[in-house]
This record gives sequence, structure tokens and C-alpha cells, in this order.
Amino acid sequence: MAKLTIQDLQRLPKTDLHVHLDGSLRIPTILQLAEEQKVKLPADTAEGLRPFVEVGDDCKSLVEYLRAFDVTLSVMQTYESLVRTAFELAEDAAKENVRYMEVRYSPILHQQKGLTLHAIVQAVLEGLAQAERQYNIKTGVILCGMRHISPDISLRLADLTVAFKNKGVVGFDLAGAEENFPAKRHKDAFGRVLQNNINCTLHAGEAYGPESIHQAIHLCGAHRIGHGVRLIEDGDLLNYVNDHRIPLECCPSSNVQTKAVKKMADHPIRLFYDLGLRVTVNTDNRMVTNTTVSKEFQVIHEELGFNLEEIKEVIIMGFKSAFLPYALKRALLAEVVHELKAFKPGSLESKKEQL
Ligand SMILES: O=c1[nH]cnc2c1ncn2[C@H]1C[C@H](O)[C@@H](CO)O1
Ligand SMILES: [Zn+2]
Repeated sequence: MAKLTIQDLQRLPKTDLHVHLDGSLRIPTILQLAEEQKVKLPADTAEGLRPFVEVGDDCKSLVEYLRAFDVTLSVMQTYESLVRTAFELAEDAAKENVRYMEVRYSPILHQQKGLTLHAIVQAVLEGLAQAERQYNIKTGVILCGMRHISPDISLRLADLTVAFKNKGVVGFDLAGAEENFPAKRHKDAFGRVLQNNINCTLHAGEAYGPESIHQAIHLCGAHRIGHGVRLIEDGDLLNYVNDHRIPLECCPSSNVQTKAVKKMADHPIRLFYDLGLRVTVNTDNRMVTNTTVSKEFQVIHEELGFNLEEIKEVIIMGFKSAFLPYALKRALLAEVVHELKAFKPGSLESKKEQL
């Protein structure tokens, strides 16, 4: 199998359907925002801050992984900081040829300084729209309920999702610590979203077993599953997910860090793909996990043996799984399929040398 370089993977058109805004900042931006807002950080240099906002492979659990968000959220409480971080995330993604991205976050976590939920959504949409005008990227927003926060709040966030339907918000999610916080507590929120014909996805099967995925699908109506790693433990449910073409939002590096899998070689994305499941490759948190979509493809190429044809197919599954209206999705897919057919590996540099 010819080895693909990171440049090859950067050149391919891609999606990122599972990326958290509050886990995907630039470290220098955190430092600047903290200075402007007089917020105290655990360190005031990039190198000093890194261990607090990037977790390595020695991270022991999802709960430990989630600690990094206390730092990022401390500087994401103003309208301007939300515009800026949303813009920069879309800019970073566009620069590695992510053509369609769904950014998720939980507005309830950004109210420490009194912003209204409405303004918190507006700010992120403004930052993303600014990036869309400047770069070749389309974006959508997914609002997250949080498992450990009360179901009433999830219902308010579901109403917020309904209020911004067709205005940039494309879906609803449930995030946060999975063990001890079952999705069924939040089923009214999902009911509200579904009754309004809006898409939903839930983090499930990351830090808890297949029962959690079962609840996400059958009690909350999930159209996609975030992570879903532990689907591997229930063949019957796996067949159901496969038969219904329910996409899995796989985030390989994040899964090694949170110990959803012990090591990359054990990641079930290879088996899921071989069984015909609809799998997509995503970052989860560009900063916290220190990754990009291209790096995630490099990992599955080098460690799980996905070749170029298979990577192209996974990319197409990403576009197919987008929470986009069908007509728009078809148009975007047609454009991307055309590019993928014409794609030849070999970095631009080596191509220039051949000329
Ligand atoms: O991988 C994850 N699993 C569960 N929750 C997560 C993950 N990454 C981020 N979050 C949480 C922390 C954020 O504050 C929240 C909203 O983006 O979602
Ligand atoms: Zn996530």
C-alpha cells in the first residue's frame, strides 16, 4: 500500500461532524482573551498552559479529559470571545480543506457573565459566517445538552435549538460524563427536538456500554451516534445500527485519550467499516486532543491500514451523514466526488519538482 503523507490527507476535501468549540481553541488565543478579560489562568505562557488544555495518551478517563474545559470556558463568556473562537476554528479547519463542519457546544456553559442564551448562539453563528465568507467551508451548529446538568436545562436548550432552526443550528446533542448520567433523563428534550423535525446525535458508547447507545437510539431518537466505540460489545444492536445506516462519529485519538479504547490498534472503526457500517472520522477537540481531521486520517491510515480508496469512501460517508437538507447535500457530494475521483497522492512539493 502506497503511503499517504500528511500533505496528501490535508489536500483531500473532508468533513468534521463532531468538533467541540470549547475544546478547539488556539492556545495563544486563550492567553490573549484571558489578558483582555482579566481572567486568571493556571499559567501565563503557551508552554505553561499546554498541560492544562491538552491531554496526552496518559489521560485516564473521560472525566479527567473533561477537566481541560474549565480553562477554556473561563475565557469564553463574552460575545466577542465566542465570535473569535468560532471564526478561528472554522479558519483552522478550512486551511486543512475541511469543506463541511458541524460545530457543537453547550450555550448553558457560557452564561457566567450574564450573556443570554440567544446572544451565545448568535455570536457563534456570526464567527462562523465570517469564516464562510472568507474561506471555502460550510458550517452548521449543534447545541449540546449536558448529561450532568438538569433535564429542565436540556429542555431549554432544545427550545433554543428549535428557535434557531433554519438559522444555522442544525442539530441537538447530549455531551458530558456518560457513566452515572443516563440519556433517558433527557428524553423530553429530545422529544421536543424530534417533534420539530430537527436532527439529533448523542455521545454514547464512549465511557459506558452498549446500553447507552440503545437508549440514545430508542429513547432519544438519535440520527447519529457520537463515538459509539462500545457498540462492538452488542452484535444485535450493531446490526440494527448498520441496517438503519445510523452514522458513527468516530474520533480515534480522543478515544485513546479517554480510554474508550486501550490503544489505537484496538479501535473498532476498522471492524465497523469492514462490516459495512457508516463511519465518519472527526476530531472531537482539536486543541484538547491536539489533532486535526488530516491527522485522524493519518492515524487510521498508518495504524489501522485504511488505504486511499477506503479513506475516500469514509470521506464520502462523512458528507452523506451531514445534517444538511438533502438537495444541498447532494450538490456538495457531487462536487466532492468529482474532486476525489481526480485526486492523485503526491505532495504539491513533489509535483513541482517533477515539472
Ligand atoms: O468526548 C467527549 N465526550 C463527552 N463530552 C465531551 C467530549 N468532549 C467535550 N465534551 C463536553 C465538554 C464541553 O464543555 C461540552 C460542550 O462542548 O462537551
Ligand atoms: Zn465529543
